[in-house]
Amino acid sequence: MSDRIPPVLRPEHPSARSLAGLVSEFELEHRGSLDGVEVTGITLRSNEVQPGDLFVGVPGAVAHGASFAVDARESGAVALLTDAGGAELAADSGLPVILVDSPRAALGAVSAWVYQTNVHPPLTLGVTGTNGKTSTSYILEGILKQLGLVTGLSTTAERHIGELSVVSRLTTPEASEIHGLLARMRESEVRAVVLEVSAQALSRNRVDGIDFDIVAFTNLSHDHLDDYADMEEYFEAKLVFFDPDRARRGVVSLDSPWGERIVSASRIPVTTVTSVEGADAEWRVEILDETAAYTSFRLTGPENRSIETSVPLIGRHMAANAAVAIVMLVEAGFELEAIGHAIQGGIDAYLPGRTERVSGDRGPAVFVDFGHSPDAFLNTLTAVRTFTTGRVIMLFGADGDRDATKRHEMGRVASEHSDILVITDHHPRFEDPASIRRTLIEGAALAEHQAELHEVSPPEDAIRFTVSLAQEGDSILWAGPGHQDYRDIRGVRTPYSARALARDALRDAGWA
Ligand SMILES: CC(=O)N[C@H]1[C@@H](OP(=O)(O)OP(=O)(O)OC[C@H]2O[C@@H](n3ccc(=O)[nH]c3=O)[C@H](O)[C@@H]2O)O[C@H](CO)[C@@H](O)[C@@H]1O[C@H](C)C(=O)N[C@@H](C)C(=O)N[C@H](CCC(=O)O)C(=O)O
Ligand SMILES: Nc1ncnc2c1ncn2[C@@H]1O[C@H](COP(=O)(O)OP(=O)(O)OP(=O)(O)O)[C@@H](O)[C@H]1O
Repeated sequence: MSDRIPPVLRPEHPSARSLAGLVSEFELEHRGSLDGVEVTGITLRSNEVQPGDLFVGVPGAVAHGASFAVDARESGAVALLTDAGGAELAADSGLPVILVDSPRAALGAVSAWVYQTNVHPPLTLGVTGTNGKTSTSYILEGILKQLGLVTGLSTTAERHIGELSVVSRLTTPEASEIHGLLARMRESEVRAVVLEVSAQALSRNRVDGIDFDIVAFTNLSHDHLDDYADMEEYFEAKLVFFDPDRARRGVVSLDSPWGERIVSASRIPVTTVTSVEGADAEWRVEILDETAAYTSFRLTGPENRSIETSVPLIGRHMAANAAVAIVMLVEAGFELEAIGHAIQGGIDAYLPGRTERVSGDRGPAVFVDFGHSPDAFLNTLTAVRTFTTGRVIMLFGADGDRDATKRHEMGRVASEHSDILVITDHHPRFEDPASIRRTLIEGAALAEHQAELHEVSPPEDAIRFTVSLAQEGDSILWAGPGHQDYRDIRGVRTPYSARALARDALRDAGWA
């Protein structure tokens, strides 16, 4: 059993900043003396406080952060920033207190001030959308490297600073963490930063205090309706990215109908891109070849200028993601021809757990994927079908304690587009895994095309069973776990790697 928490990256040589300066800069109220108090960092988690930190007490769904002020002080926090309720809770902490109406809303600007991240920032690119954020971000990083830049990256899977890589916790870190990360990137002379931005991050002030040069919207489809009342509210959460307070210019994919809505409502200038045949956009993607190893495409923009390249990933949706990345760089000021030259031999990007092929030359092709929405299933299954000469076999389970309203549709799409469907478990969290499987099976029954259906639990057994069904020419798509190295079972992170399990199953079946 494990409760491994990935590390948080911060500057190694932070500058000390006078708290009195913060109070006068933002005209804040305070209690207790700030004379000589200097801060070198900022955090909203008491268990991550480092000596010299400003601890920010945020009221949360479970607790008020300020109630941990004593712990924070014992770990070396020098002051507390919180709201009036938090100040009451922390009255005995002995820390000087800076008062704000909303600590979460203040966190971005204050973190930018502490780490001075708005002084000579690097080129800053942000990607949002339901699916494709991580993929587009990795592809952007890959192209920027091929253009010769030192890059930084923050995604659901990993955070990168040049060649340094750590596993991520949240998709988009809290503002204090993200500004610390940006400051650490500056120490490594990073020239271009790519940030994956979730709807939750936009709703919860996590990217406040960051001036994005270019932001992109990939698509919107059913997901996260546990966090948002309906699709309209989910859309509104993404739309706020397209505002002059956040970004200079935008790139919008018209591949989902919500793209047009972003274009109409955007408050910054945007350009458009589509991979849908016959659709109208300023930039158009034409698929040249789809194989089990790569997808090649032509991207044509204004004045019919075009480039041809490929992504080492399967499916037209990955070419669409790559096109969004290229257009973002054009909008950022790179010449299309220079980009085309840098990637003429193909885009060099390795995406952990995004339709990642884990099989070798013999036996079935096996892909491990992070897809966990009906639209992601549709796109990846369609891609797999394109080059599969035998049967398409799908294995998946659904997240517990997350949007349950998408489960029927996940089951339906999976059955509709596969020949054999194996339903298993994913992260049950505090839900009963058998009941999650039942809902998925109900969904599968709604499909017009019924795949041969199996139910196998736990996933360790399910992948072995699935491989035992497969033959040369077949493809297996295992959707859900992607890059992740644990399963959340009743709040405990149990070590688990779908990629390793799939490789083991293939080896034991004699396909290694
Ligand atoms: C719903 C949501 O976003 N919740 C976030 C929120 O939790 P919360 O309001 O429940 O916090 P809380 O537990 O009440 O604690 C309040 C405050 O006290 C602090 N605290 C708490 C305990 C303690 O001992 N010491 C301490 O300082 C906490 O750090 C926090 O600042 O603040 C916490 C502290 O930063 C986050 O870890 C937590 O994210 C949770 C883990 C989460 O799962 N978020 C998901 C929904 C999320 O944000 N997902 C998106 C998108 C993913 C996707 O695209 O699929 C993402 O960007 O990751
Ligand atoms: N443009 C796209 N359209 C539809 N589906 C996509 C697209 N790009 C990727 N996918 C599918 O969605 C899955 C998740 O992709 P990716 O991790 O890039 O998305 P994400 O937006 O970062 O997801 P998350 O919000 O869960 O981190 C992929 O593994 C693939 O199945």
